[in-house]
Amino acid sequence: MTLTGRNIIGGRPEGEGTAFRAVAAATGREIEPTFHAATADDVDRACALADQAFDAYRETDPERRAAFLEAIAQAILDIGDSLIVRCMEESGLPRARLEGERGRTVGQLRMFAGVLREGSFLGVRIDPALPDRQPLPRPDLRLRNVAVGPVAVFGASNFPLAFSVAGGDTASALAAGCPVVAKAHPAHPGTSELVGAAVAKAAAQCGMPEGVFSLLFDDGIVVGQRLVSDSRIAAVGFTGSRTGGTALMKLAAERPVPIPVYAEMSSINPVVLLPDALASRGGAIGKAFVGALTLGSGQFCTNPGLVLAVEGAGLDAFLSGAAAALEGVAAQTMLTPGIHRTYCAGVAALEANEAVTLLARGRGGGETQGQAALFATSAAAFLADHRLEAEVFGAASLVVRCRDIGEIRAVLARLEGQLTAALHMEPGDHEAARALLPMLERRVGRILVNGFGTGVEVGHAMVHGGPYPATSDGRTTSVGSLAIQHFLRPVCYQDLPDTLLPRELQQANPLGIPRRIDGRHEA
Ligand SMILES: NC(=O)C1=CN([C@@H]2O[C@H](COP(=O)(O)OP(=O)(O)OC[C@H]3O[C@@H](n4cnc5c(N)ncnc54)[C@H](O)[C@@H]3O)[C@@H](O)[C@H]2O)C=CC1
Ligand SMILES: O=C(O)CCC(=O)C(=O)O
Repeated sequence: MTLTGRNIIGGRPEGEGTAFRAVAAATGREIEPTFHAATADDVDRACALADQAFDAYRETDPERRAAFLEAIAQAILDIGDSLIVRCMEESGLPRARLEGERGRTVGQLRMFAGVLREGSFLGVRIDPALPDRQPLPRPDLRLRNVAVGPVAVFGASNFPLAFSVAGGDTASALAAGCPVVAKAHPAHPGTSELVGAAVAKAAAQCGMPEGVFSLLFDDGIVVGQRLVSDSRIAAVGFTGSRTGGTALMKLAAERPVPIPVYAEMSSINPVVLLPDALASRGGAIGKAFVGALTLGSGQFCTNPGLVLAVEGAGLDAFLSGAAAALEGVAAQTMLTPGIHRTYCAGVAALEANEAVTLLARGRGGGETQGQAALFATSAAAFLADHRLEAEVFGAASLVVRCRDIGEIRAVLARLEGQLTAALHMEPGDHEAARALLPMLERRVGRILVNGFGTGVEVGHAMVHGGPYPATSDGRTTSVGSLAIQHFLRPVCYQDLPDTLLPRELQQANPLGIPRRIDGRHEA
């Protein structure tokens, strides 16, 4: 497919707004074609079409929406290798990673098709009428989840497929019955157009209303702001910086009708190395840690940015293993020159901090490549300096040397909300781990053992979320089937005649979906 450089509004290429070009991540040079940022009229039209599509789309049969999601997955695969080639050029990410990410994207769309067919996302609850109840009769109450309305989705720079135009937010919003207006990330407009055209093609094939999906371009923030401010947008999905996410939260809260923003933002993902684990395999954990730290040049929100351990021979073994591994790691192209600059500034700030020691660096590289770095400090210094808690987006991590488990506890107690926490342990560490779990539950969305948080599994029990600032709302997840809850809200129908009820609530259960009757799951 030849790129047009135009927004996709209601299935058609449109727009003559300000021109910009994509930049090759490896060289910093502009690449063809010219893209056109959406104008105020383009945003208005995309939102109007989404609004017009909403009532018809939200009541499409779940089976039809499932087929639509599967058609999107197939259309993405049908783009073929040109998607991977364009994406490699724009993001600097290697082929194997992007092929894997395409598989994850397609798998995610198909998982939501399964969620639609299974039906429990509708959350149906029925409390049948009790006309003879004393002292008062009970009315007939029936609850189902309905779609919230058109959703604005912001593509993430670091997952140009799985968290972008047809990524998790779009898949879960479309599954819920919400039209999507996607705002392409300026770092990969060509990839975004290819995927956006695949979504539009699938929508046409499946006979979906034309406003079910639109894609808008911009190389700045104006289009995103207009979109979030538009009265027809009912919710926002975002993955990116804390600055961007909190700006959108503020904008959404200040609207005449505030709307929820589901933003996944910054996280440093503490890794706790417990004493027996360190004593028995400190060096091996150090080597595995470097693998997780430097994967994708560290450009994961799940990247292990903070390591906590009690000082001693085990920690020394970890540090030697990590330093030896890190020194052999080649510098890798980062996603954008801006992200590279921000990474270098974060590393420089750690280097300049008198309480921080540089332990090891990866190999140096070219102008757009990130050089990995490992630093250390004491628990006392960490506790005294809030700046040490800031996310450095890239392959940099800070080891906090603690005098005892009490200091590990004190550092964890100080941390902001996180996506993940990892505990490395042996059976002899179980008591210490048990004591830390309640505190970790308060601070993180996922607690894992003897591993690292990168490479999130897409499934039904996954939580990719966590308290602020990991996300704007820690009650759900942005990965996995539970993400559909972002875009649903419950409606109760009291004493409606059966013929007026939506099919999922009708007495005969014509859709055959799981329901709770009087608080118990229907047999
Ligand atoms: N923790 C994480 O998962 C990630 C963190 N980052 C951090 O963010 C920095 C910048 O990277 P980006 O990916 O460009 O993230 P970003 O947050 O700057 O941009 C993400 C998207 O939001 C839009 N946007 C940003 N600020 C906005 C505002 N005030 N109003 C309306 N729209 C706005 C942008 O146009 C873009 O489409 C990185 O250097 C890194 O520090 C980036 C990606 C993921
Ligand atoms: O580690 C992963 O698979 C997902 C990471 C993520 O959500 C992110 O970096 O934004």
